[in-house]
Amino acid sequence: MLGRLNHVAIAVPDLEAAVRKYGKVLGAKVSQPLALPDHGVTVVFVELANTKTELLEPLGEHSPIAAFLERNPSGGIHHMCYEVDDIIAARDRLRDQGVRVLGDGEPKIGAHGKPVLFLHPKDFDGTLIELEQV
Ligand SMILES: CC[C@H](C(=O)O)C(=O)SCCNC(=O)CCNC(=O)[C@H](O)C(C)(C)COP(=O)(O)OP(=O)(O)OC[C@H]1O[C@@H](n2cnc3c(N)ncnc32)[C@H](O)[C@@H]1OP(=O)(O)O
Ligand SMILES: [Co+2]
Repeated sequence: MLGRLNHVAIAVPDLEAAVRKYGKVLGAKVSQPLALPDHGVTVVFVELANTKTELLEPLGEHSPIAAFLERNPSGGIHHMCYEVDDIIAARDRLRDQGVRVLGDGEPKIGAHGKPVLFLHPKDFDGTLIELEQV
């Protein structure tokens, strides 16, 4: 089911400051900020040779990462995104095994313009998992 690791996401309290750290301090290539109001976040991607780091900050009143940042005010690793080639087949197979698919279970379009779903962190050793169909 799982393909490549698409990205590791870090929730940050200040995206501009985080971009400076990755761009200036670490010398990495960082994309322009992308506001995703449907997802309640603004993101950038740090382009790496073998994967990406997604830096995300809350956007709007009802961001799904607001509570995470209240619990972790300095930020922290938020989710892992794995690639799948058929997100509906993956979802149905996971549901059959009792995995909780978040939201209404219908894929939404993510930052890369591809369908994504999220799996409850409590079902995977305290790690929020995102699946992205490529
Ligand atoms: C899709 C666009 C973009 C992309 O890559 O394309 C993105 O990745 S957008 C990313 C932002 N969107 C999401 O994260 C959507 C899915 N997330 C959610 O629905 C929520 O964040 C949720 C339900 C996972 C947690 O929400 P919240 O913290 O408000 O809920 P709870 O307080 O009830 O938490 C329940 C329980 O889970 C623990 N928790 C929460 N978040 C995480 C996390 N990121 N990693 C690990 N554990 C997490 C939380 O501490 C609670 O644990 P407990 O022991 O019960 O206190
Ligand atoms: Co993500």
